[in-house]
This record gives sequence, C-alpha cells and structure tokens, in this order.
Amino acid sequence: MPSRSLTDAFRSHPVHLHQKHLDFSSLQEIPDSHKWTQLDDIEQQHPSVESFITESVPVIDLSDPNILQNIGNACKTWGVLQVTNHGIPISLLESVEGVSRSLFSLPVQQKLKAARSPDGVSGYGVARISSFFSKLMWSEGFTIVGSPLEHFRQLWPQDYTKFCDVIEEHEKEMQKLARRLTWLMLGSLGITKKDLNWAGPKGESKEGGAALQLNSYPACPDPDLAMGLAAHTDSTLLTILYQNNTSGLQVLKEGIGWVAVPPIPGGLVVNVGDLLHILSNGLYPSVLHRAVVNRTKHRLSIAYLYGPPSSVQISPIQKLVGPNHPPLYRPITWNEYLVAKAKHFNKALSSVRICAPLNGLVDVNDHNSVKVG
Ligand SMILES: C=C1C[C@]23C[C@@]1(O)CC[C@H]2[C@@]12CCC[C@@](C)(C(=O)O1)[C@H]2[C@@H]3C(=O)O
Ligand SMILES: O=C(O)CCC(=O)C(=O)O
Ligand SMILES: [Fe+2]
Repeated sequence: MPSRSLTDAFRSHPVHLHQKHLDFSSLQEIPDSHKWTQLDDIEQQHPSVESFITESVPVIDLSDPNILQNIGNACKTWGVLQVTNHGIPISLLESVEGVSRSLFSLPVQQKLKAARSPDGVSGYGVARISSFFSKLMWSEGFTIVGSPLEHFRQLWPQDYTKFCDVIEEHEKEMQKLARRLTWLMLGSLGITKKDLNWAGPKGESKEGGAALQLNSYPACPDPDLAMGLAAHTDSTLLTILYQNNTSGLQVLKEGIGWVAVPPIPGGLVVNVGDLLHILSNGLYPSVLHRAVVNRTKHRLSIAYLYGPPSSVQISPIQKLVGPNHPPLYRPITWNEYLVAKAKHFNKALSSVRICAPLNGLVDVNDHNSVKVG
C-alpha cells in the first residue's frame, strides 16, 4: 500500500458533520441543539465525586533522576501525567495561545472561510467525534496538519505569516518533546530504539507525524447542561496538552470517577493515546478524558497529537509478547486507526483486538457512547 500522509486519513471516510456554527458570545441561554438533557452512559457509570477525591494526576519533573520509574508508574496507573521542566519556552506556549485567541475571536463567517472539509483533517469546525452525538458540544476547534498557510491566508489576509511562524516554531519544539516523551515511556517498559521496527539501523527514528488541535470553550450560561468535549481517548501515541489558566479537563480513573486535571503554571498534560496502548500490549492504557465548561471563563486548550510515521504498522512490541502474554491487537497504521475511530469511536480499540481478555471483560476503554438528548 502506498505510504499516505495524515492529511489523507479521511479521504476514504468523509464525515459530514452537523455544521451549526453559533456565535457563542451572544448567547444568554443554551439552545436545545447544545443542551445535553440526559447524562450519557459513561458519566452515569462513573459519577463525578470530585469533592471527595484526594488522588490527583501525577506531576513529574523531567529533570528528576527517577524519571523512568515515575513515568512508568503514571502511565500504568493513570494513563496521564503532567510534566514540568519540559524545555518548551512558556513564551512560545503563550504565543500559540495568542494565535488561538485571535482565531476564535474572528467573526463566524470569517472562520468558516477556513472550514474543514468532510474528507479533510485541517481547518475550522466542530470536533470529529460530534457525529456520534445528537447534541452539539460547547466548543469550537481548529486542526492543523502540515502547513496552516492556506487556511491562515483566508483568515488573516494581511498578517498571516506572523501566525504561521509561531505555529512552525511550536511544531519544531513540540516534535522534540514528543519524541523524548515517547522514548521515556517506552524506556520505562524496557524498550529501546532497536526494539522498534520504525527506528533506523543506528536507532534513529523516521519522523513521527502530528496534528495540532486548537480548542476553544466559551463561557457558558449553564455549564451543567453543556459538554465542552465529550469523553474520548486520543488516537495517538501520546498527546501533549497546554491549557490556559482555566480548569476543564477531567480524566476517568477506574474505581474513582472523573478527576479534574487543573492547569499548573508552566506544566503540560501528557495523555497516553490508543497507539501506545496497542504498542504496550495494553500495559499502558489510553486515558478516557473530556472537557467541561465554565460559567464565567473562556477556556483555551492546545493539543499536540503525536503519532508514528504514517506508513508504519503499529502492533504490540515483540519484547512484551510471550506465551503468557499473547498479542492483544492486530497491526494497524495510524491512518487506518483514525478511520476505525471515525467508524467505531470509543470501540475503535476493541475493533482491532484479536485476543479476548483473560478476565472476560472488554477493554478498559471500550465505553458505550450513547446518543444523548
Ligand atoms: C490526528 C487526529 C486525532 C484526532 C483526529 C485527528 O485527525 C485530528 C484531530 C484529533 C481530535 C482532537 C479533538 C478530539 C478528537 C477525538 C477529535 O475529534 O479530533 C481527536 C482525534 C482523535 O484523537 O481521534
Ligand atoms: O481541552 C481539553 O482539555 C481536552 C482537549 C482534548 O482532549 C483534545 O484536543 O483531544
Ligand atoms: Fe483528547
């Protein structure tokens, strides 16, 4: 099969999303289209009991000498961590936040000039997973894969180059951090570059791919009736998330429920994605997470979704497989997995599973996505 870039992922599987674009800033009340009148199944099974929760997502200093052990524990027990001392200049993160703020504050008609097409990846629009719900989410998104130049030229005909420069610089820095984190996570499982088939003969790796997702969650008149971004896992190796100084991210911790991940100054959230779940043969489970909204504050988040080179087949690493640990997932490329996600949403991992779990249970992340409203 010819090698295809991430940009081509949805060519064969266009998603025609319900395109109702609101001017959130003018709304005093939530319209029916955005009112989540009924709790979805995931939330009913795992009620939020935040006031009693004492556990919190591990915060890991990347310069700590025990880094491998700390990262391994966090990936195994939480599937998510926050990192500090990560080397990304705060000024760069704030500049991307500035680009994002300028973008989302443009008039709706202007933003729609850079709308994502049904078979495309990049551009402005509602989250791709929106097609699984009858109600719309209280958010807007802008996805960037490759150069944002064409879209940015539509948005800011006069000064698009300065916005492109910020995104380019951010991509370079985040790519370095994402690679480093990937090798730390794999290293904590005893995996080195020579154990992976996409690393070259000297252990150098072919370039991974990435998507940048800018998310905007406007202040909401009735946050209890709205959903910022519905519960999902990321179809990545890992995702690095920057949040402005407003809470909203929650992760599901088995046996506890939804746990808030508050922004910490200078910190970045790192999620284990479905492809690392597959590579680690389920040892590092991808984390189910969602974003809730706020009555008074506009929240912005910037997700760097990192994955393998698009031609590479991802399957459980040989070293982690044996007679007592059969491979749980079949090989799949990133693009193929994105199509599986577009078809099966939170059952995508189960759709690539080849071996029934020994305890007879479904995958931890195999949640039902029930239509709401
Ligand atoms: C590479 C990708 C992962 C993603 C789909 C995408 O093609 C680009 C956007 C990503 C995103 C961000 C918001 C949540 C999410 C589920 C969605 O709808 O779009 C993820 C997708 C994913 O991880 O599956
Ligand atoms: O806004 C957030 O905190 C979550 C964003 C997210 O999960 C995503 O972009 O995949
Ligand atoms: Fe996510």
